[in-house]
Amino acid sequence: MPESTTHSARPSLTLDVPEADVVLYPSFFSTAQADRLLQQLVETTRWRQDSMKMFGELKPLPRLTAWYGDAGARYVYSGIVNEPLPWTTALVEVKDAVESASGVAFNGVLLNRYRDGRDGMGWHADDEPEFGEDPVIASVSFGGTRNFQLKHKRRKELKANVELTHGSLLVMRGGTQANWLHQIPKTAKPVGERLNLTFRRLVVLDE
Ligand SMILES: O=C(O)CCC(=O)C(=O)O
Ligand SMILES: [Fe+2]
Repeated sequence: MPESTTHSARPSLTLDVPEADVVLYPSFFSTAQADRLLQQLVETTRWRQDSMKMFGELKPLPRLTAWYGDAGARYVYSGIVNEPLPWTTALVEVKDAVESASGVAFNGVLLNRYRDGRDGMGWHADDEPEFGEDPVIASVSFGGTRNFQLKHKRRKELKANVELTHGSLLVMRGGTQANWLHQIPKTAKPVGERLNLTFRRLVVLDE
């Protein structure tokens, strides 16, 4: 059976998160599309093992990463300078789909590869100045299901938790980065390898 290429008709679910705007499309990609893209992205991405200074010690990040984008879309976080690699065919396919669903033109994507439950990402907001005010971030997941947790920066009682499944799309907008933190906790449960792609729009200052 041919793969479906229509994404816009897929059902969506708006999370109950005050002062934020988070929408989940649980099956944005069909299983067949997601299976193929997972394999293509694992094989064609130039994965890096970055390190971060923690308490004066250089520690490897608990995941592999890669940064792709338009020329000049340089992205610096935690002291790591990311020069963009040129878009691959698989990335262009995913980018085109999330752009038509979100109505936003992205110029970069951060890829994270969580090899197993020992990999994760701690609490943070994607609120670096190069993303501008109230950035739109489109997050695509392939592979093992992981929990995506949110907590409000000031109102400690406000929390949310959503499972990011194979082929899902999560779009964060408005005050999500200004008012909330998010994380992918490590887990002792057996979980398959997972890829996450966060499409972003950077303000390019030179070039
Ligand atoms: O892996 C995820 O779902 C989240 C990734 C993330 O928060 C990020 O790349 O900033
Ligand atoms: Fe993030």
